Amino acid sequence: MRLYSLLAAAKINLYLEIIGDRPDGFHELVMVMQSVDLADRVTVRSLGPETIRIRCDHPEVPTDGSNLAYRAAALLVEEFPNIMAKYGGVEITIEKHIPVGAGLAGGSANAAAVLVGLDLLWDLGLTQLELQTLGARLGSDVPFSLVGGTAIATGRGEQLDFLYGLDGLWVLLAKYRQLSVSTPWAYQGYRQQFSHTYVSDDVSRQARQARVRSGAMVTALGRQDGHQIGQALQNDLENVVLPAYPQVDRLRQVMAEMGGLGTLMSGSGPTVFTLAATLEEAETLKHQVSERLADTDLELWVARFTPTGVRLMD
Ligand SMILES: C[C@](O)(CO)[C@H](O)COP(=O)(O)OP(=O)(O)OC[C@H]1O[C@@H](n2ccc(N)nc2=O)[C@H](O)[C@@H]1O
Ligand SMILES: Nc1ncnc2c1ncn2[C@@H]1O[C@H](COP(=O)(O)OP(=O)(O)OP(=O)(O)O)[C@@H](O)[C@H]1O
Repeated sequence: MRLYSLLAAAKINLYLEIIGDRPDGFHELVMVMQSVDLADRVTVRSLGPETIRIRCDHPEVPTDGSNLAYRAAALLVEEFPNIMAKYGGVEITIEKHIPVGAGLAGGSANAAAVLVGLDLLWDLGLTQLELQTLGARLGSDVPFSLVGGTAIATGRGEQLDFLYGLDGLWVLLAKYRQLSVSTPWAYQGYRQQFSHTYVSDDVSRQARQARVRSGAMVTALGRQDGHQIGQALQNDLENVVLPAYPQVDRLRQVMAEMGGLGTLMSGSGPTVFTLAATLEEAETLKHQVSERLADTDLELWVARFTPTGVRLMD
């Protein structure tokens, strides 16, 4: 029986600027994305019956056709209609370590791993560009999740320019256990409240201006300067999520007060992260934050910037 096991890394957004509405209902973005080594383990294994089966150890993750990993496999079957007649079906096992609905692209990472795993299992020989194009059909974060590392993402998040990253940086991630935030809700909220702030209706002009504003982050990454990276952190979705979720706002305040290089909410939240120069600093911050918020149901992780998205395990 053939099988492939892959590690699928979470991401954080070091910079997320919303620059306009798009005709397709999505938003035009300029982001800086960073992979961290908090990763799910995804295994694809051939199966006798011509079917897609999902197994996952996390009770909140669906195992039906709504799972993004299932949708990734279904997309390949749609593109290669005779593939299951030749190879049989597939069982996809997801060992969850990335928190669910957290703004860390866990589902996208799983979908990316399935694309890479099935490319190998089914001998498809897809190019990186083909994988990226298929990934973009599954979700805006999937193309980045495939490659990982550090990248500027534009368009709806699927157009990527990879940067020389800063692999040594550490990050403390914190999330309330029972809390998740809907990504469509966050973007719709932004559109309702802040579309009047878009600098112009000309999206390409907006994109140029936003690129200039995100320049401080890109320069900081180029200089490998953790302090400057911390100062350049920005996420427009905080303007919608923090007022609606006071406990996340409070968590962000507490984490920022504790020190570190800088604090931000990731993606559409509710995970908040603080950057740290060393493992010791990250562990100290973890200890301080959990003491300060001891009366809450907080989960904390220390992770490290990593240069890979999906990685095949030995
Ligand atoms: C918040 C981020 O995680 C930051 O990296 C991403 O922008 C969201 O990426 P994602 O979860 O892969 O998003 P998708 O599955 O493509 O879209 C989910 C929903 O988010 C909203 N959405 C997403 C991306 C984008 N550029 N504009 C949007 O308005 C849309 O309502 C969409 O229906
Ligand atoms: N493979 C999967 N892993 C986790 N959640 C999944 C998966 N497939 C579908 N889902 C559903 O998608 C929802 C969002 O999950 P996910 O963990 O990907 O959110 P997220 O980290 O906020 O994503 P993003 O940062 O891309 O917006 C979950 O509540 C879950 O019901």
